[in-house]
Amino acid sequence: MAARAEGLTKAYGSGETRVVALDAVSVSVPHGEFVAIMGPSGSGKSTLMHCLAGLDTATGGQIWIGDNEITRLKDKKLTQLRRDRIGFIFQAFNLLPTLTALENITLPMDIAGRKADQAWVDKVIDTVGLAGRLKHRPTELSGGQQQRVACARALASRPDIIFADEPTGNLDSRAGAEILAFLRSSVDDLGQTIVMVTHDPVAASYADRVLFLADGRIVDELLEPSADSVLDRMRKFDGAGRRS
Ligand SMILES: Nc1ncnc2c1ncn2[C@@H]1O[C@H](COP(=O)(O)OP(=O)(O)OP(=O)(O)O)[C@@H](O)[C@H]1O
Repeated sequence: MAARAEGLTKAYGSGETRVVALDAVSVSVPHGEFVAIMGPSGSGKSTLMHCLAGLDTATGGQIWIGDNEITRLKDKKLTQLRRDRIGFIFQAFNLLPTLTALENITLPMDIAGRKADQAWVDKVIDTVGLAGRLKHRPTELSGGQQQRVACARALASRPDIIFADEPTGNLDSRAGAEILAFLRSSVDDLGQTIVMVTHDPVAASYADRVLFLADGRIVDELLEPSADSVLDRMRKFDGAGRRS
C-alpha cells in the first residue's frame, strides 16, 4: 500500500465546541492507484487528506505511508518523510514568483540537497508539455501552465504518493481537463499514486476509485467512475452544504 489509515479519528476543540471531523476512518490506497475523495462541504475531505499526508496530526488511529507508521514519527522525521516521499499539488499552485519554471520544479530537491535524476525530470517536463516554458516565471505563464509546473514539481522527486487538493479548482474547464489528463497519464505511464480531493464529478471521473465522505465517515465508493455515476451518487446526499 502507498498509504493506509486504520481507525483514523480527528477531533477539533473540546467540550461543547468539539467537532469530530473524522470518525474512525479506515482506508487503503494501493501503489499505482488514482483515488478521488468527494463529499459535501464539511464532510472531512481536507482533514482526511491532511492527516494522510502528515500535515495534520490524528487524534486517534494509525496512518502509514508505505511501511512507515507516520502516527509514530516525531516532527523532524515526519518533515523529512513528507519532503522525501510525498508530493503536493494545491488549488492555488503555490509557485515561488521569483523563480523560473525549471527552478520551481527542482526546488524541493534543491532544498533537500538531493541531486535530480535528470533523465526523469526531462521525462516529466516532456509529459507535462513545458519544454518551451522552462525559463519563464510564474507571472509569465497561464494558470494551466502554472499548475503544470506544480504537477512537474510534485513528480520530479518521484514521491511514493501525490496528494492533490482541488488541483483544477482555479482553472477553466479546458486547462482543468489538461491537468487531469496529465495526472491520469502519470498514473498509467509513470506508475504514480495519487489521492485527489475534488468537488467536481468530471474531475473525479479521471480517478480509478471515488471515496465518498459524509460526516467524517466513508459512506460509499465507486470503481471506474463516470461523471454521471458520480453525479448520481452525489444526488443521494441531502445536498446540505454541497457546493453549487
Ligand atoms: N482547524 C479546525 N478547527 C475546528 N474545526 C475544524 C478545523 N478544520 C476543520 N474543522 C471542522 O471539521 C469538519 C471537516 O472539515 P474539512 O475541512 O475537512 O471538510 P471538507 O469536506 O474538506 O469541506 P470543504 O468541502 O468545505 O472544503 C468541519 O465541520 C469543519 O468545520
